[in-house]
Amino acid sequence: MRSLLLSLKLQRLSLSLLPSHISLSMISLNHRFSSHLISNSFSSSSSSSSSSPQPQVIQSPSRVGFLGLGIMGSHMALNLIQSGIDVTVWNRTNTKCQPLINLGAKYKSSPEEVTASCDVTFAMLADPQSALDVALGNHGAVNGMGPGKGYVDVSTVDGETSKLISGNIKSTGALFLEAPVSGSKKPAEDGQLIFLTAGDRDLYESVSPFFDIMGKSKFYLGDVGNGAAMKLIVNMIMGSMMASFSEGLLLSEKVGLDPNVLVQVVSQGAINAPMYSMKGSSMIQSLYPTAFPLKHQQKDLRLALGLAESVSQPTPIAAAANELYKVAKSHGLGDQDFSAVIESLKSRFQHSDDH
Ligand SMILES: NC(=O)C1=CN([C@@H]2O[C@H](COP(=O)(O)OP(=O)(O)OC[C@H]3O[C@@H](n4cnc5c(N)ncnc54)[C@H](OP(=O)(O)O)[C@@H]3O)[C@@H](O)[C@H]2O)C=CC1
Ligand SMILES: O=CCCC(=O)O
Repeated sequence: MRSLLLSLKLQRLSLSLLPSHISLSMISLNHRFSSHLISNSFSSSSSSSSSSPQPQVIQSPSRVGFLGLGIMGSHMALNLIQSGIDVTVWNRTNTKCQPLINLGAKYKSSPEEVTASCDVTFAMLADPQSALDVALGNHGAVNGMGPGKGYVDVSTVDGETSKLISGNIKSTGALFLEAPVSGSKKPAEDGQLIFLTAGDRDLYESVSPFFDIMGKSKFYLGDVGNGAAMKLIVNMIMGSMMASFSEGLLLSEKVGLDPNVLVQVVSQGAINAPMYSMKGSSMIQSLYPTAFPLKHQQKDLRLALGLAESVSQPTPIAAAANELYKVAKSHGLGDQDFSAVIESLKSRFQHSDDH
């Protein structure tokens, strides 16, 4: 009975740790999941009288699950399939699974069924809420996890979310790795992503062959939360760079210069970054083909600002940039590429009292 009360407290504790931007109502934790957590805690606490076995992961996982087939996940999963890996896919909008099924992927109708049938499962979801929903919600991934399995969340979320998912996954005896990626749609297509990982080192080692298929490099950064922090900081810098680049393009035009020449000058100088040449000419034409949705960049800035506040680090540039992304999102540009942030600086978006 004592262990049941303990696990109830544990469950309440883990749920009370929900990040402020996630309310319990957003996550339909099903009875089965909570009873699973209780039973698992009960069994682990009852087995705590004997030395509880160290969670192990299958050394060479062969059955790989992939949850979330958006811009990034679809290409990452495709690379695994085309490398001959046994991949089982799931996506909320199940029609997105068909192209991969046609290329040999297996399909399951819930995250739970995917994790139950796979050794290791990757998850590539939009944001903290969806990562939690897929991991811990109705028929969530956690219900299919157990000793010998691994869960690798490659979504971009905050550390608190990552730790909450990790705690619940590990309570089943499985291992957890957070592994958000740097690099956008084309690096995902080309298998050139950069994995920023943290969590169980054994799982990192056993899934590294899959990272090498999907990416060009990988970093192991220690405890869960460090991968999320690194990713958010990189994207905080990138979002500020894009906002500043937008100001430069518009100012060059306003003073009678050719912004295309500005792009050339920048590309030859010390401040060059690949994204300026990649995005500049489209931005000048007010074209924003989506590689990295603006709504996700704004999410990342919001989470990065929360991280900075948690350690009392001033980030005024990122805060100013975030306001521009919020304006662009409020004007319906959230599904456009993040380079559409330039629109928020154009006169039609400015308040009349700015003049
Ligand atoms: N695009 C990029 O350049 C990069 C993106 N990232 C990060 O990777 C993640 C995915 O990005 P990206 O692929 O571009 O995003 P997309 O918006 O293309 O895909 C988002 C995925 O999340 C799923 N999803 C959203 N909400 C829910 C929900 N409530 N329940 C279940 N599934 C849900 C979507 O399912 P559905 O298809 O049904 O909508 C889809 O599979 C994000 O965290 C992003 O910040 C990281 C690096 C680069
Ligand atoms: O999170 C998305 C980042 C996009 C990129 O790294 O180019």
